[in-house]
Amino acid sequence: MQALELLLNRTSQPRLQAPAPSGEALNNILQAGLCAPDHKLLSPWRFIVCADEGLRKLGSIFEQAAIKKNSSPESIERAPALPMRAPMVIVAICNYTQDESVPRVEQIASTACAVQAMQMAAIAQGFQGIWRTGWYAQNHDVKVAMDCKQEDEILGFLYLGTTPLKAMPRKPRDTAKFVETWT
Ligand SMILES: Cc1cc2nc3c(=O)[nH]c(=O)nc-3n(C[C@H](O)[C@H](O)[C@H](O)COP(=O)(O)O)c2cc1C
Repeated sequence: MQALELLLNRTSQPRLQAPAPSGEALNNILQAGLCAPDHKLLSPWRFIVCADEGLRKLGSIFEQAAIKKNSSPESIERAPALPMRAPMVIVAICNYTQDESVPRVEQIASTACAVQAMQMAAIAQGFQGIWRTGWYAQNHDVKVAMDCKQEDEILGFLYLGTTPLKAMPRKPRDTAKFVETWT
């Protein structure tokens, strides 16, 4: 797939099934994430690749957080099944480092760039994915279960897998609505 075609047509896919990326394909995805723009090369990120038992562990973390939060019985029942919506979930964490010239927001931005890079590397290799968060990403108990420091952020859960559905080409958006040009 050509780079520009991918950039102009990237879409998310919530309906995902096996196979998940593995081997070289998975390594390419992770390497693409690690190539994200990164001020002072702090590498301000940490990724947890969940598959098989890892998805059950993630679901259990969600369930425990939902119980502790006094969520509705329906939400508690749903929680362990959430990661099962794909054969792989990559948790992307901003692993904040105190630095005088790289504020936290920039480290968060770098990690966000890594998530999109990983999604696009997946699509480029015939997989699909969707970046999800929900309240779990902000939840203290979920963050503790993932060994986050207080200043760290869970940027998202990148669900990855395969779909038989064909992605619709994107309609170009009206650039004039969002862009002004200074000459
Ligand atoms: C930080 C972030 C968090 C998101 N969280 C969710 C989410 O929890 N659930 C969801 O359905 N979509 C979520 N999305 C949106 C999807 O990833 C996706 O971008 C959106 O459905 C639009 O589809 P598209 O990527 O095909 O344009 C999130 C996107 C971002 C950037």
